This record gives sequence, C-alpha cells and structure tokens, in this order.
Amino acid sequence: MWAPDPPLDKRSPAAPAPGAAARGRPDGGSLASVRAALAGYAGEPALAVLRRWDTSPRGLDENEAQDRLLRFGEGADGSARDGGTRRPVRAAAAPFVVVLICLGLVSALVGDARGTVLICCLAVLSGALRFRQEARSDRAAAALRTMATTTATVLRRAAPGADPVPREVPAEQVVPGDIVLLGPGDVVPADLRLLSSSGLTVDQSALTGESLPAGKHATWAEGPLPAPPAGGPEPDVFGHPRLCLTGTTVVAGTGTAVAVATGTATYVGATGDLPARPPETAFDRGVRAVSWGLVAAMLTALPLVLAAGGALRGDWSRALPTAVAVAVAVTPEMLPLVATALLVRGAAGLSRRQVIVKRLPAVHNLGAMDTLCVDKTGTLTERHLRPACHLDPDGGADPGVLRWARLNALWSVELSGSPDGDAVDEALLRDAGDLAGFEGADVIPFDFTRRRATVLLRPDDPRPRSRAAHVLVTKGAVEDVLDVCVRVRTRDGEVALDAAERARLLAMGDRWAADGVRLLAVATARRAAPARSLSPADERDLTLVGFVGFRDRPDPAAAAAVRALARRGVDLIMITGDHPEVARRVCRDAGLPVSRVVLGRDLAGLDDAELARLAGPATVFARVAPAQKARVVRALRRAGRTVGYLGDGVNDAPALRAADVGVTVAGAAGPARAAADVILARGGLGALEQAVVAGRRTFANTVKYIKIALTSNVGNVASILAAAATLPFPAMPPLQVLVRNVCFDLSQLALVHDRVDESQILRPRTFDHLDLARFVACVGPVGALFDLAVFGLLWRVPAAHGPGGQQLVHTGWFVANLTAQGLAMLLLRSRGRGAPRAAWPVLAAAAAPALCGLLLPFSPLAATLDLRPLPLAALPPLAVVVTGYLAATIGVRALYQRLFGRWL
Ligand SMILES: Nc1ncnc2c1ncn2[C@@H]1O[C@H](COP(=O)(O)OP(=O)(O)OP(=O)(O)O)[C@@H](O)[C@H]1O
Ligand SMILES: [Mg+2]
Repeated sequence: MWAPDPPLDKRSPAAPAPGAAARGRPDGGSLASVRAALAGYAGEPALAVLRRWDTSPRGLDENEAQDRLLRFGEGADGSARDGGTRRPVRAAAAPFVVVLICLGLVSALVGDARGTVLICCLAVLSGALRFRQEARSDRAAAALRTMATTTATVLRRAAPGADPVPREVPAEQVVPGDIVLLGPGDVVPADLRLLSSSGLTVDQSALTGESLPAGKHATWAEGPLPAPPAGGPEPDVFGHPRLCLTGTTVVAGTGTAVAVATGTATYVGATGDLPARPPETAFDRGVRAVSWGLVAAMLTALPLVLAAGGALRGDWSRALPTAVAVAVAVTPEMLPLVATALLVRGAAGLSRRQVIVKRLPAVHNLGAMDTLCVDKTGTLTERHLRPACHLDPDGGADPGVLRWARLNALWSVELSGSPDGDAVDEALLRDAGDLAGFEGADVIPFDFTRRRATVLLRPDDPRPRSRAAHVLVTKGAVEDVLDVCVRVRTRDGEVALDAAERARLLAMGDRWAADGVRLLAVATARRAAPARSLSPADERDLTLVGFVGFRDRPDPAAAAAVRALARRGVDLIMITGDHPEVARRVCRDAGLPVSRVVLGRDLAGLDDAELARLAGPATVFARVAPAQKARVVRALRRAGRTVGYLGDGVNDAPALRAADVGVTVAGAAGPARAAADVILARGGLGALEQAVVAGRRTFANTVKYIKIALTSNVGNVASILAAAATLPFPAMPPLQVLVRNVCFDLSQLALVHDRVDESQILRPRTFDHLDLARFVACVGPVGALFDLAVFGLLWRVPAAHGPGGQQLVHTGWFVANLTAQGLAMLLLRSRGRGAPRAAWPVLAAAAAPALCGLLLPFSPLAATLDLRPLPLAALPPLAVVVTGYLAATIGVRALYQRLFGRWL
C-alpha cells in the first residue's frame, strides 16, 4: 500500500541537501553530515526523496541497479559481526613489526647498510606472508558466512517498462534508490526512508544498546510518535520514526522504504562501527601477551649482545648481525599464520557437521566456554507448543476464551507479521477453524518487555463501520495482563479485580505452571471506533475473560546433551522470559538441578558482582526481559567466566551479542541469527556439545604449536648467544635463522591435522601464560644444549677447511637443528605412552624440515643463504648428536610429567 505523504512536518529539522553526504560519497561522509542528510530525508516528502534518487515506488530496473552497484559499491551485510578473522593475525603481528622496525633503525644508525636492507626485506616478507594469509582466511571466513548470509527483498523491474517484482538479493547488493520491502526478522540492509508501514517495530539494540524495540512509522499520522527527532546540530536519527538504519532488525510489522545510503555512506559506516567489533577474546589476549613477552625478552637480550660483543670486544661488525640473528630467532614469524590456519581448519570441520561459524575466533571461545546460558523453548524443549487447556477465571473449561485468544493470534499475525512464527500464535492457529465475525483493525504487536499482544477487532457488521463497537483483545503473561485489567468475568458476573482476586488468579497460574503448562491470560474491552492508531497506553481498563494453556514437550535429546556438557565442565544456566514454575519444571525434565529461581524484577536491586555470585550453575532466571538476559551474561563475563549463550528468539539477540560466543539454531529469528557467532544448522544442545569438542581440539592444537615453536625459538636464542660468545667468527647469519624459522614453522602447519589427547579436551581451557612459560623454560634448554653439542662437534672445522669452514659450521648447525627440531615435534606433540598416534600429515611434517636442511645447500639458493653441502663424513656424528637430543627430550618429557602432572 502506498501512503500519500503529508506535508512537510514542522517539527522535522530543516532539510539540508540530503544528497550531500550519502550520494556520491561511497567512501563515507563525516558523521555530522550523514546525520544531517538522514534527518533531511526524513523531513522531506516521500516524493521528493524518490525524485532525488531518480526512482519511484515501482523500484529500479535491473540495469540501473547494476550501474548503481558499480557506482556506489557494495553495501554491508548488516549481520556480519566480523573483523574477527584478521584479529588473531594482527594481535600477534603488531609487536613483531614494531621490533623489526626498531632493528632496522638500529642498523641504519650504526651505518650497517646490508643489515638495514636485510631487515627491510624481513619486514616486507613477513608483511607479504601475513597479507596472503589474511586474504586467504578472509576468503575462507566469507565462504563460511555465505552459508549464513542475510538477504533483502527489493522491488526490481526486468526492464524500464516491466512490472516490478519482489526479488531477494544479498543484503550488500542493495543500492541507493532501491525500494526495499521489510518484514519480521529482516536485517535492514541500507539506511532507509520509510514510504509506508504497518505495525513496524525495529530492534536497534545492536547499534544503540537500547533494548526496547522502536516503533517506526512512514507517516506522521500513523500511531503515536516516539520522541520527535531532536532538531539542532545533532538530529536523533535512531529515534526518527521514518528512518530505519543499516544493521537494525525488524521485530514485527511490515514496511516499504527507499534506500538512501549504502555501505560506508550509511550512518554506521560513517561511525566506523561497520562491522561492529566484538570484544577481544581470551585467546587474542593470550597471543598478544606472549608476543609482547617475546619482544620484552628480545629487548633485554639485544643490549646485552651489543654490549658484550661491541663494547667489550669492540667488534661492532660482528655484534650487530648477532643481535639481529637473536631478534629473528626469537620471533615466531609464522605464529599469526599458523594460528589462523588452525582456526580456519576448525571452522571448516565444524561446517561439515552443519555448524556454521560466522566469526573465526568463536571456534576458540566455544572450546573455552565454561558457562552456557540457555533459553528454554527450542533449547530444552521441542518448540512445538500444544494447547493444554482453556479456562474461565473460575478454572472451568471455556471455549469462548480460546476463540478470543485465536482471534488475537490471527490478527496479530495478519497485521504485524508475527515475529518469525511466534510459537504461541502458531499453536493457537493450528486447527483454529472458522474465525469469522471480526476483522482486525489495528495491532500492538507482542514484545518481550510488555509480554502482551493486543489487537483491535471490528465486527463484521452491516451497520455503518463508524458506529459498530470495536473489541480490544489482549493476551499475554498472566501478571502482565492482570496489570491492565480492572474487572474479572466470573460465573456470577463481572467483579472488580482487587488484591485478593489478583492473588487467587496468580496462584491459579502458578499451579498450572508447576505442572509444566504455560498459562496466558486473555482480556477484552469494548471500544468506540478509533480515530487514531493504537498505542500501549490503550491497554487499560480491560476485563479478564480467562486463560489458555500450552505444553511444550521436553526435547528427548536435551537430557543427554545436558549430561554431556556437564561432563565437559560446562555449567548450564537457564535464562527465560517464562514463568518461574514452568522453568523449574523444564529444568527438572532435562536433569538440570535447580537450587534457586531469580526473577527479572529482582535483578534491578543487584550490582554485577552480586548478580554473578547468584548465577551459579543451579540458578534459573525467569521472567527476565531481553536486556536483563544480556545483563546476566555480562555480569558472568565480568566475573571471569567465558560465557556462551544459546537462544533462538528476537529477545535473545542482546544476550547473544553480549556473550563470548553467541549460538543459535537455523530456524531462529532473524535478529538472533544476525547476532550469533555460531549457527547450528542441525540439532540443538547435542550439536553444540560436538562443537565444543571441536573448539577445544583446535585450541589444544594451537597451544601445542605455540609451545613447540617457542621452545624451539628460545633454545635457538640461547645457542646463538652461546655461539657468539665462544666462536671465533660470527654466529649464524640472520637470514639463515629466518629461513630456518620459516621452514620449521611451515611444517608445523600440519598440526591442524593432529589428533588430540582426550585429557586436553575434557575441561574448558583458556590461555595459561604460566604453564607456557614453565614449559618453555624446562624444555627450551634441551635444544640449546643440543646446539652446543653441534658446535662442539664442528669446533675444529674452520681450521681444517680454511675460509669456507665458517660456512660449513653454519650449514652443519642449520641441517642438524632443522632435523632435530622437526623430529622432536613428534615427541613434544604428545605426552607419550597412551596418547593418540600422530596422523600421517604430521609424520610427513616431522621429516620435512630435515629434507629442507639437507637439500637447500644443493639448491640455487645456497649461495644467497651462505650454505655449503656438508661432507658425507659429517653426517654420522651429527646423526648421533640428533639421536642424543631426541633421547634427552624423551627423558625431560617423562620428568616434566612426574613433576607437574601434565604435559601440553
Ligand atoms: N504471542 C504471544 N502473545 C502473547 N503473549 C506471549 C506471546 N508469546 C509469549 N508470550 C508471553 O510472554 C512470556 C515470555 O515469552 P517467552 O516465554 O517466549 O520468553 P522467552 O524468554 O523467549 O522464553 P523461552 O526461554 O521459553 O524461549 C511468555 O511466558 C508468555 O506469557
Ligand atoms: Mg525464546
């Protein structure tokens, strides 16, 4: 329906030239200009906006849309909460780049041109590698995301003269001038100016933090206005009823709107919040702490090396390359790359099991999660409500009540579009039969804060419409409907709803709830034909006519999944908007212990610390509003827990966003899908347990890699320092150290295929710095001692071989070090007896560094790397030393486990 526009409203701010910020500025405008432009669009008559964008209510034709896509660029998928794939890379990369830059400066200052060039090459090389990996992982993440992509419905015409047809397009392909059709669950794909609407309610919490959905109206006359848009320099674009902004989601109702800005030209684009950055994960923090720890170690070692070599011996030409070699040795250049590869592999494995990961770091968070908050319907129950009873206020069966409830459901759905198939309304309308006699005139859609849905019905009456009395019908949670009632229709006639009557009715609701029946109250009132749209203020002076009750069977798989998660160390906490007794009953059926039930209204008096203390594993939160669900999650996170949230409703979206990892199911409401990090395409809690295991496996392999890489690097630093102190010529050239690191770390990529010990995935784990430091401190020196043994062996070579002897010593170290550490990986990767055997890619990867070491001196790169083929006679003694090193590693591993009771 096309609503003619009223004249320009006096309250709206004077329209600046709206196109200035949004049009022709695909690179985004300043926030103030975007805001002003939006306010301008909102204030202008619809026809003027359409003309400005050279479009009409019939939409764009396909060619024009393509042209505009090229001109303005792709918009943004409002559901993407990404930025995550690059973060693990950045977290680790930044400190190392800083170090390389510092080293380059030092080299330049002391006039070492070769060193400066070399370091610049290292920086460029590591940058290029990182760039490549970022691009790859972003592509992988995007491919995973397409499985959960959001779409938008636009009116398009095949040719300029053709009729418009609604077409579903990927959200990012909406262009300025497109006519967008909005319905419940849709994620708003662009900044839109409404043209017409019916009962449209939009959840803006993702952007404003405001938990209450906002009503949106195309025309000023429609419905009561929320606060008028503030004039002056900062118009309130979110509060404006005619504007729907990118990234918000439609909770209820329908609308038609014209897109006025897309992509970076949108409001969120201009704030730089697109996509919104999720909170940093514990793992990111861990990797960054390790990285800076290494930097600190390096910065301590560097002056010492320079002081020792340069100041004491006065030999700066040797001290500087040694210092650079130390810096290179300690830097795990490939850490960002391997860590991301592990995440990509974990996410890909999950997608084969129908678990879609929208944000890569969520894989680790799944594994680290120690507390899982769940809603009730569709998580612990089947989400298939069955009518259980229909009662008058005295408790007797009354089909009349059922009919009112059904009329309410029918017209709620018809007029507002039920939020993603509301389970209550679905249940009421199943086998509803003939509901003739009334026609819906208006609706106040259900929301989770009022917990009521109201419709205004007009009788199908031959009398002139204006005179026929209308009926207001409200259904909802018992206490919330009683709040707006003044009378009760009993068998003996209508009585006033006093305190005693209220207590009696609430007790009735409690009794049914204890039996697992969710009771909804139904109330009606006669009203004159309305002169204006309904508002929540009209929900008053009603008469309670009875109750309808529903049962939802417990999900048969839930109890087993609850037990499995408990075995894996995940505490479950139910947070529901439903009745406390229904919640208690469902918990009992699912085998969840309940020691206390906390009500939403009691949360206001608690601070976060008290709330977190209350939220133990046997606590149930009932009658909580959407914002309160999120508050419980945040309080738990602040108390140091890693919190997951599993829910499927519009009302779960704020909590899904607040959690470390938000999980939803395929059939969930649009806003829930948009807010979640992980979507379970099949199965509920059971599938989540599988995902938790997969997350822990990825985490375990990542920690394994970090331990192995650091152990090897720290060992190498020690040996380079020892070599510098003892050898009569320069220790290893920095370039060789770099190539060694790259060869070794690339082989470690095979760890993505490694099997994991059950003991490592039994409990949730987070990054443990102390454990890492202890491991590196105990195992690293073994490598250093081995290197010293190699130097001991090669001690006399330079004298025997003249000037080429130095190269032989370096090559000997290069080959032996790569061989030994490659093979040692097989020992370090497991705790030994009883642990799962290495998969074949891991076995191959263990041999790969040795092969590199042996072959590189024969390759064309040998000259650049300063490597020389080793004489055959050198190999047996080196093999003996390598064997000795492996034996020592086995010994240290056994001792370490005896001392500390664990290995990885
Ligand atoms: N369509 C509806 N019309 C009227 N009232 C409703 C409707 N849907 C739900 N309610 C009321 O609102 C209350 C809260 O809704 P609901 O139980 O779905 O919340 P929730 O937090 O999503 O719960 P769950 O944990 O079961 O998913 C319900 O107990 C019911 O009383
Ligand atoms: Mg729900």
